[in-house]
Amino acid sequence: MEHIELLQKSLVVLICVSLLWRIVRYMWSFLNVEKEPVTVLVTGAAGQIGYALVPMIARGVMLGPDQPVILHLLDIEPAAEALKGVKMELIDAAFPLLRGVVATTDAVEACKDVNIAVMVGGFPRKEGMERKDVMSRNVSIYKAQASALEQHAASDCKVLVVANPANTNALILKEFAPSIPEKNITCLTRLDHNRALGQISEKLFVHVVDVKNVIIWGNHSSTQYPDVNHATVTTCDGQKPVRELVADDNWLNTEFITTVQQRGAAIIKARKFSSALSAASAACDHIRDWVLGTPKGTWVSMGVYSDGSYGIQPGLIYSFPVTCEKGEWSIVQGLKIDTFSREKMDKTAQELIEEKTLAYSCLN
Ligand SMILES: NC(=O)c1ccc[n+]([C@@H]2O[C@H](COP(=O)([O-])OP(=O)(O)OC[C@H]3O[C@@H](n4cnc5c(N)ncnc54)[C@H](O)[C@@H]3O)[C@@H](O)[C@H]2O)c1
Ligand SMILES: O=C(O)C[C@H](O)C(=O)O
Repeated sequence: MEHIELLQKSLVVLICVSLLWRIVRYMWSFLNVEKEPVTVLVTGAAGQIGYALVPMIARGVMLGPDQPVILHLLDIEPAAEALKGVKMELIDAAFPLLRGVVATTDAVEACKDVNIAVMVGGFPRKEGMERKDVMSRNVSIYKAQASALEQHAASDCKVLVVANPANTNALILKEFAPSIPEKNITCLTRLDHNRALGQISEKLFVHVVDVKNVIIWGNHSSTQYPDVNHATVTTCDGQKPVRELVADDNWLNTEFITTVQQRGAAIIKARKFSSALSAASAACDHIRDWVLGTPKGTWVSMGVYSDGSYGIQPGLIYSFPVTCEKGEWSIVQGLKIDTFSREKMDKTAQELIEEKTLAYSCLN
């Protein structure tokens, strides 16, 4: 008799638990509504980086595997047919997160309501062209696109400039789009940051994910300063300084720096085209960390407007170590800077000051 009662009670409990589980699952299905799509603009989308970048965005590499996206692709008239082809391929790839594609040569249509703008479009240096000619073409493009973004993008749009000269294009965009908060305009130096991580990982035969907190200071050019003074490697004995593990200051202060500074040129020499897959991947890393946050204890390098930190002229777009939280970046403060680093940080800042003067002279 007692056994039957116990069995009955257990059965009731089981039924109750199962019912409760169904109710929770039912309610969860209501709570678990799909996120609103984020609209991402890619300019120069018919180019090399564009071709590598747009599938990454559509696959969730940039904004996460549960974030639907709408892609706005902009290029210029001579590339209109190629751009159409990119759109066709995006449709053919049937990306589950992709909720729409606008391919256009009209900057106003392209910028409409965009939440994130990745500015890859620009005029590449051609044989026989002077630096001033390239600068002149590109700053005019960035001045015009600043207005289109300012007037038509979402008010909290985050902008990443990839096209060279990346820092100065971003500076022009910032200065000619005064209503976009300056915190929302950045340029890509994450590729240089990743290159520095890659070089250390190769040198030490460690996984690249175990290397962190290198810094790229300054310009995305050959004057940039890749700094490992605060970088560490995760080992089975805890975090170890890169300098201690490499145990070769001469290599770190010479070959390592020039390899990272010249890596873009080395890739152009090898491929006959500039880096594309690594640049696209770095652009995804930049936006992902900016939007979703940097891991605890880790910083990354971003070209951001200088607030005077580390004695860098305020207003320049300069690459600093930053951490990101809740969609905002902050410059890592209080790092000790030795004389060797100071000199290199000032040299690349000086180049940016000269580029700014040149850019303004092109606009006059
Ligand atoms: N910051 C970095 O780390 C980094 C790395 C690699 C390359 N880059 C730079 O990125 C840029 C793009 O490189 P790429 O290899 O894709 O070049 P690409 O020449 O293959 O593509 C550039 C595209 O921009 C388009 N374009 C030109 N003017 C435009 C305008 N006004 N509006 C919209 N689109 C326009 C072109 O038609 C072309 O399709 C270059 O300036 C390159 O130097 C930067
Ligand atoms: O396009 C270039 O000049 C090189 C590019 O910026 C790179 O770093 O790979």
